[in-house]
Amino acid sequence: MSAPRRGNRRPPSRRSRPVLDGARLTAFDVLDGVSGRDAYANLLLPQLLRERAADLGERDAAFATQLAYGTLRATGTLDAVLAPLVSRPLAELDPRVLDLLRLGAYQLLDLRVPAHAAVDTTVALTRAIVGTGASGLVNAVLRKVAAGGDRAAWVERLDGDRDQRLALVTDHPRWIVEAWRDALRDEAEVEPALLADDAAPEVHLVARRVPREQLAAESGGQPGPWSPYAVRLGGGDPARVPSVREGRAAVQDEGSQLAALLLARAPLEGPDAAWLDVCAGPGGKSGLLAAVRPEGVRLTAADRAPHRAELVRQALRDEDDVEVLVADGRTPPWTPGSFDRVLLDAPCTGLGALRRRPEVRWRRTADDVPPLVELQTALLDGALASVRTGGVVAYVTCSPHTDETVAVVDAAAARDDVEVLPVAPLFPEVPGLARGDYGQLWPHRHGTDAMFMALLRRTR
Ligand SMILES: C[S@@+](CC[C@H](N)C(=O)[O-])C[C@H]1O[C@@H](n2cnc3c(N)ncnc32)[C@H](O)[C@@H]1O
Repeated sequence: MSAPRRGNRRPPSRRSRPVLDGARLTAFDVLDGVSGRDAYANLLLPQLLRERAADLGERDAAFATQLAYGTLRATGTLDAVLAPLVSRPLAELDPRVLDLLRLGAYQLLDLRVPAHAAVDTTVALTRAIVGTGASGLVNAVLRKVAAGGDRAAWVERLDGDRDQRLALVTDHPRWIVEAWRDALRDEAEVEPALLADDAAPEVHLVARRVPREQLAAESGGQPGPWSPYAVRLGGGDPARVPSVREGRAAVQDEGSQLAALLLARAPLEGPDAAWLDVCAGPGGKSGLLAAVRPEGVRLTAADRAPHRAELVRQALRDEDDVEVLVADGRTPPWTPGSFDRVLLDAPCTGLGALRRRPEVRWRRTADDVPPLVELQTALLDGALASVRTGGVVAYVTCSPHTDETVAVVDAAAARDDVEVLPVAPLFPEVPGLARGDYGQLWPHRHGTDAMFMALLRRTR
């Protein structure tokens, strides 16, 4: 069901095309960039909207966004509907034709755009972009999609087992449905969780160097329910908020804020003067740690990738007593035991932040997990070596997948010089957070990304 990989890279779509429905053309160009050039929709779409601002009004821009993101999220379901209606395997179609079929089918299944409008506009796009021959195929297939009813009717007809149905209803590949079920351990929550993961996320701001009330007033947002630094924006462009423009606030999911606060709130005996963020790029959590650390704490922020470390440097440019390093957390260059608190926000599959990048769910595969687990395990070893006896390590991922969360931390906790500190008691204001002694946020429970958090102490 995943988007076929294309061997032949195509050049970016040309602008020299007949005048077409601007929103649909823009959505197609995003799909084409994602499938043909491995572009990221969340980067490509804003760029296209900026370039075409003179032609697209606000309504068209909003419709283009809905079409592009919605079609990308629904790719698996759309392909399941389209596959039996096309005589060849979908992977053998001209990729542009497949993208056009998905775009048309999405309008029919999910937006309930009247059949004549969805079909006619897609056929016109196909004729202009691919040619008349292809437009006949698109016309015939989309008419069959329209005749089959909306998404619910199609899902009913496609049938399949429990996980297949959930995959189709919630726009997730089956292996991710299974991973979320395994992490949730409550069947009744699986569908609501995956549906919440299929909705566009609210923008959250973090008030780093500005009172939160002031940020809320400036932005027209509401204080977030969990983090004392969070403001949830109802809408609007965060870049227009003065405190964001001037670096006193930033865009940051409220779940990520709690992950940084976990490190700051961890109980600690003895000295508390040296904090380390070992996978810091691009600097979101380091920025909050720098703002909330007590007077006299020195923050070291590291990342293996030089360009990511540079982003951290920019994020921390106005902070005193910080050091930014390019370093591999598996083989730390600093003296062992030199930090009191260490945050390890490990590289992961990102299965808990799929809301932000609509196409990523179809790019990731279950095969991505084992090499990440190996990296996470080595990084956690490095983090535990970096902290002094009695010091704490917070292990965080933006994924709830059991292999890269509970299993990695359980393995480290089995060492005889490590103990687990329960997470939930540090956040009494956040209900439904405990995952055993660890913490797990969920979009359907908390309105955040599905962040996992664990706290370990070095006992000797
Ligand atoms: C999940 S991101 C961190 C996000 C960051 N904490 C924030 O809040 O903005 C993981 C980071 O780990 C870095 N990374 C990957 N492998 C690493 C390694 N072996 N040592 C240090 N950093 C690594 C990646 O470059 C990436 O920037």
